[in-house]
Amino acid sequence: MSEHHDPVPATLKPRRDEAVAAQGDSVIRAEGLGKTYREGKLNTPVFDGLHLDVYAGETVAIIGASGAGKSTLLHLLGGLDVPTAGEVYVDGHRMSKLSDRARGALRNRALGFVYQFHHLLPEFTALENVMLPALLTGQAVDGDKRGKPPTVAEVEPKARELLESVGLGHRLQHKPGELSGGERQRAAVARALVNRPACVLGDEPTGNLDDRTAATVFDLMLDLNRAQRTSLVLVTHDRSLARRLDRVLELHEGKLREVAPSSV
Ligand SMILES: Nc1ncnc2c1ncn2[C@@H]1O[C@H](COP(=O)(O)OP(=O)(O)OP(=O)(O)O)[C@@H](O)[C@H]1O
Repeated sequence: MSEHHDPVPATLKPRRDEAVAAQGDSVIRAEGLGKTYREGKLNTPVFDGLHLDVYAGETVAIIGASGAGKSTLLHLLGGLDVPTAGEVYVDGHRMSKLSDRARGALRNRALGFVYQFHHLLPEFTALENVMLPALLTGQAVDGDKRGKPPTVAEVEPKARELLESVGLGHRLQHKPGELSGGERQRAAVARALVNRPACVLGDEPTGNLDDRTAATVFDLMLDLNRAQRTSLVLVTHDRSLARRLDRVLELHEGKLREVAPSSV
């Protein structure tokens, strides 16, 4: 058998991160992802060798028993924590290759976060809270060029529109302490979407609400995600919510496996 020669000179081959960006459809990719918490002599291995692609516009649930590592995985996907093995690509960018500042800029531009607790800033109104991530854009992810941050006048219409679409058009000037729990969560959803992120990451975003309010907020998230064609990765204990998403991934004993939504 003749020896195989690769016809493409090495210098012309795409770099790994370019190759991922070229795939276009994958907004988040995890390759060989592993996390072991290390504190002194105590090692807590959570998972290793996980592979995951989140494609544009799809909704993905991550389920698993308490302590399985769901929040850990979400933090790694969102660049909020650093893996001990493997790599995460967000919007084609290799997270480990970015400076802290560039990683923060990418997170703000490409990802939205919604947690069980709203994390709205108490001293700002609902409108200001939703505008904030938009006002912080304009920082470069690559290279040293920095874009100009937008002005309040530029971002306000989008923030108002989003607050109206989550049913808070009449609460724009209320501070978080003057909103109900469901209203606060809806404001947090609006905030997560203001930069038209490629993907929203949700960690039990409705876990703190009564069933009815949870259903309203969850429906809103799905509607808005679909309208904006934003991907959604949702950690949830609630299997009735999980089965309404396009794909369900179960984290079990350090491995991630896909299960049929109808079976959860
Ligand atoms: N900072 C940390 N240091 C050491 N161990 C940690 C740390 N954070 C989490 N762990 C451990 O890692 C494992 C996974 O935690 P994680 O919070 O990701 O689980 P989870 O699946 O989200 O759980 P739950 O559903 O209960 O929120 C747990 O056993 C936890 O004790």
